[in-house]
Amino acid sequence: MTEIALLGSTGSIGTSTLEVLRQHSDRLQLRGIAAHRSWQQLAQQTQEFQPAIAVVGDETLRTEIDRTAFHPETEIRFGQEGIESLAADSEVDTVVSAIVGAAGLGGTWAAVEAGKRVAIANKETLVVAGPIVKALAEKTGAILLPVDSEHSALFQCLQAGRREELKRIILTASGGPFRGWKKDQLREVTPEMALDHPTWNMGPKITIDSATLMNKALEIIEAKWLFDLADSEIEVMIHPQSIVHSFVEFNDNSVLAQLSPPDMKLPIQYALTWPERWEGAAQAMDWTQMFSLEFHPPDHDAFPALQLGLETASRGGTAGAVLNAANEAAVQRFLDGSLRFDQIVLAIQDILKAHHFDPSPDLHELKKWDRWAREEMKKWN
Ligand SMILES: NC(=O)C1=CN([C@@H]2O[C@H](COP(=O)(O)OP(=O)(O)OC[C@H]3O[C@@H](n4cnc5c(N)ncnc54)[C@H](OP(=O)(O)O)[C@@H]3O)[C@@H](O)[C@H]2O)C=CC1
Ligand SMILES: CC(=O)[C@@H](O)[C@H](O)COP(=O)(O)O
Ligand SMILES: [Mn+2]
Repeated sequence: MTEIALLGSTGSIGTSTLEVLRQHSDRLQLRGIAAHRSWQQLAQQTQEFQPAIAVVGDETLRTEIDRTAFHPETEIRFGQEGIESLAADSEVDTVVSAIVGAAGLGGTWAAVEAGKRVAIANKETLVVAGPIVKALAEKTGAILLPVDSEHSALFQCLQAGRREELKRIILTASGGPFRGWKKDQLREVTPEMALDHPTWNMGPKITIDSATLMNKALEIIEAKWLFDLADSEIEVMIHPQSIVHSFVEFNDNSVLAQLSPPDMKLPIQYALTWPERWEGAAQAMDWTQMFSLEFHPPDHDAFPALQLGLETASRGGTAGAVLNAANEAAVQRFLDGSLRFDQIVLAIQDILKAHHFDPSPDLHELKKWDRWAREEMKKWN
């Protein structure tokens, strides 16, 4: 039995992970779950899976929750300390890191520090602190396995060649709901329009990121740190169908791709079972129907997030933490109605310019810049 800790169990990745666990209950066991404020959903999950530990991340709910709603055998913990203690629990083999945003950093860090196998959906951790997370993993023996669909695809394709034979990786992007739109048209975008992703059903923050293409910017940085890539080894192509999840090109110009219908259960399961492949939860391709796959280069003028992602990946240091925090705060302002859609990236650019870049920050400094960028974004006009 593999014992799993699922951080972010009430979210989109969290509930897809639980579907994978339902299908493989003979081999995968839930040791613990964690969420932020959705304690009723968390309580229901304890009734079904009977994990030993459930963590309510928001400490203020300690006196509000109905403890009788939880499975009687489940220990209830609270706060960031609770999340980190679950991630480092000695019975846990694999931690699924699926909290959204930089809020996921603490749990992921604790898992890496404890030398766990970490199925990482929380790309923001790598954007903020990629180099030091990787260095910590090397020290503790933790293994980082990508869950993000593109990075899972790259991870799968990269196994076909040697590092020195790699020419470049090509991340695919759906283009989001505004693919083909020009800069001027993006002024009028409402939260409702931006939350309507054409191919994936995901949590609200990543869905807005997909609409601005900031998701791809974050994925460029995530890929750089996960696979140790040079700037010239990263490309992005628009692929509206989200069936080819990314490409790897080798030095003989052979290009490999990983294909599957857009369903996160496949990369989640692969991160849990690697190096094995199990029959599974995800849908198969339907090869009985004719279908077309399209690819075209991105429109950098309408979607400046991509260029910002490339530049931020190239700079490293504190740039990722500032970009990420400014983006999280900007998405929140857009959803609250105090920032226009086309201002999101402009505001992030300004805040990145204003920060005092440090090429080799520690975790403490990264957290400081994270707080600073959020405050700057609140004031941006
Ligand atoms: N959804 C997808 O298909 C994909 C997602 N990802 C990445 O996976 C991560 C999760 O995304 P997604 O599942 O869409 O997000 P959701 O918004 O659907 O879920 C977020 C989860 O994180 C928890 N959470 C939020 N804030 C905190 C906090 N401060 N402390 C503890 N827990 C918290 C939520 O708990 P609560 O319900 O209590 O608020 C919820 O369980 C993101 O980093 C995203 O970029 C990557 C690829 C695909
Ligand atoms: C499912 C997944 O991995 C998302 O990160 C996805 O990539 C979002 O789609 P976009 O390509 O539109 O950003
Ligand atoms: Mn992705």
